[in-house]
Amino acid sequence: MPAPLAPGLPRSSSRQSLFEPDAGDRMSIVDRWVPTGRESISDSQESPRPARAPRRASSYSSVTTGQHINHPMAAIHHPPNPSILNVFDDSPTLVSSLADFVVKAQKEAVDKKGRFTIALSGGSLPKTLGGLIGHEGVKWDKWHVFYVDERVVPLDHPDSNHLACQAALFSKVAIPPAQIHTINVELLEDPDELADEYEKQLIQEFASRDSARFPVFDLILLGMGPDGHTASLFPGHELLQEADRWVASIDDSPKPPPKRITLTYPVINHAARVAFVATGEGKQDVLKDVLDHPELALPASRVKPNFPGQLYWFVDSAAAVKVTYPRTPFKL
Ligand SMILES: O=C1O[C@H](COP(=O)(O)O)[C@@H](O)[C@H](O)[C@H]1O
Repeated sequence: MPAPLAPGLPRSSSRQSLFEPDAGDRMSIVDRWVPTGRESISDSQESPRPARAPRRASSYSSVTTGQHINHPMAAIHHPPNPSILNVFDDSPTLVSSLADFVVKAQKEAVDKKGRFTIALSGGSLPKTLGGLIGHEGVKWDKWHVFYVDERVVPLDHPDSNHLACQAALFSKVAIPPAQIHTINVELLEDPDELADEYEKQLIQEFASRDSARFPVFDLILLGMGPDGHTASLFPGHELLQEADRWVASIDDSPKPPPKRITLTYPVINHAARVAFVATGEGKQDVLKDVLDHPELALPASRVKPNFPGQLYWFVDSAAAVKVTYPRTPFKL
């Protein structure tokens, strides 16, 4: 069955489908949308989904963003790089190594384009970012922060991922508040609108700069739940198939709260670097499933950054105890 037209992708546009998209595929079908110039309002009204935020850049461009080539041919000719598994004996070593890693990514991005784009998760992740506080290499004024996912709650609600990052990190460093992209709390009653508005914030940051079909974050930091979910992408959920939107809403999250918005796989898998952080005994079984049994296709296993993007794992020995996937000694 042909894939449904994405909202905002008119039926008259030439869609150069090379293969059917699947969650985690290196390239989505919309990567190769080329406008014909014949698009009309009535075409877009035929879209099977309600009208949403305007789609991003109107044409594909082989733009380089940092070292990452946002070009479909890169995806076709190169399989994803194998994941790098770094296992740390203790939490302080993990925290300081993670900070060094983030600062290195920041330095490379700032040297190339004068800014650093990063997406942060909630859950247990924010507390692992303490090594950045007082780190001499950090240039907070260059950071442009988005959230990998956010719960549809006020920003001062205990469930807010922003609040968790604010408490663990941002309240303690000199980052310009305007460069931290939070959800628009005026739209809490309408999660779809909220997701669209957040997508617009991403469009402003990325599409106006590089015209790429999907944003290329310099770094995305992910967590992983004991069920293998990452971001707000849960096992068996239809959002695992989302191949068009940059940001989607979910109203039936199995983990409370039920209403959330999340970056989608096309965005996560277009990042230049993605790093999972997973610690503690509670992650032992799922880490084994994700790293040693990718055929289970748990949400975390579907994170496979497009070549030349790179996926890293920062885990402690408690979480890694059952894993046979080869470890790599940490080096910057
Ligand atoms: O609900 C969420 O869970 C994941 C994993 O959380 P963790 O506490 O098990 O690390 C998190 O990455 C995500 O941002 C959050 O919304």
